[in-house]
Amino acid sequence: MNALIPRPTREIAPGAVHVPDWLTPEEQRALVTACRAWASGPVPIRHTTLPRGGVMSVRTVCVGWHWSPYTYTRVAGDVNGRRVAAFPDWMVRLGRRALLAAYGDESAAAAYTPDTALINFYDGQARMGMHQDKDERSAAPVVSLSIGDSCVFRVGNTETRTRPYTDIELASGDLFVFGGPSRYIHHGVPRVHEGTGDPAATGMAGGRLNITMRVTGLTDTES
Ligand SMILES: O=C(O)CCC(=O)C(=O)O
Ligand SMILES: [Fe+2]
Repeated sequence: MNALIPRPTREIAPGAVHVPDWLTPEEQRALVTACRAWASGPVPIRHTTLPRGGVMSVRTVCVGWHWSPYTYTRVAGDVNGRRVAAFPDWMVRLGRRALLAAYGDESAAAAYTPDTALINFYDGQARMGMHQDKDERSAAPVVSLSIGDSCVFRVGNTETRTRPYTDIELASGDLFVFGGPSRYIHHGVPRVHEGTGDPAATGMAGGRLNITMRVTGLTDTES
């Protein structure tokens, strides 16, 4: 984002760090290209159906492991029965660089080995309600990258889905990492600011892309 006033790196809560403008425009375009390919297959991007029949407003595609409410599997049984794309090594390296940028801890960064990414696409009306990321069996940090339209990202607390929370803006290129005491914070996206992205910079005509890398803690014998 071409902010006149640079936005500083900020620890929103212990272990929850916002690094504005972390991805270069080239990195953003490369991620958009990769996500576009994954969105078309082997498991196409879709709106996830929730256990009580609701349908999420974001569209999601996964790599490494396929997330559906409460579980990760290699095969997308709720979409087309195909195995999801492999988690690429370059994304592991990106995750490690992200952790280093957020925490400055070289050994923690080197040990970080994400094995799944959830890729969410938000149009101007899409939202994500307050939730915890707790379907993983590992307490390793979650690395979140945002591209395209900016949004309001609500950083809550570990106890309740309600206040106290802090609303921050996540803009194109921003990194947000939550781990340690903030690994199980409630969080959500109450609003996307439609039309705030820069299509020439990102290659995205509109909408918001969010990529969260995680460590599932699973092995294939359990899937
Ligand atoms: O879109 C975001 O910034 C957050 C996405 C998220 O919380 C999730 O996929 O679990
Ligand atoms: Fe989440």
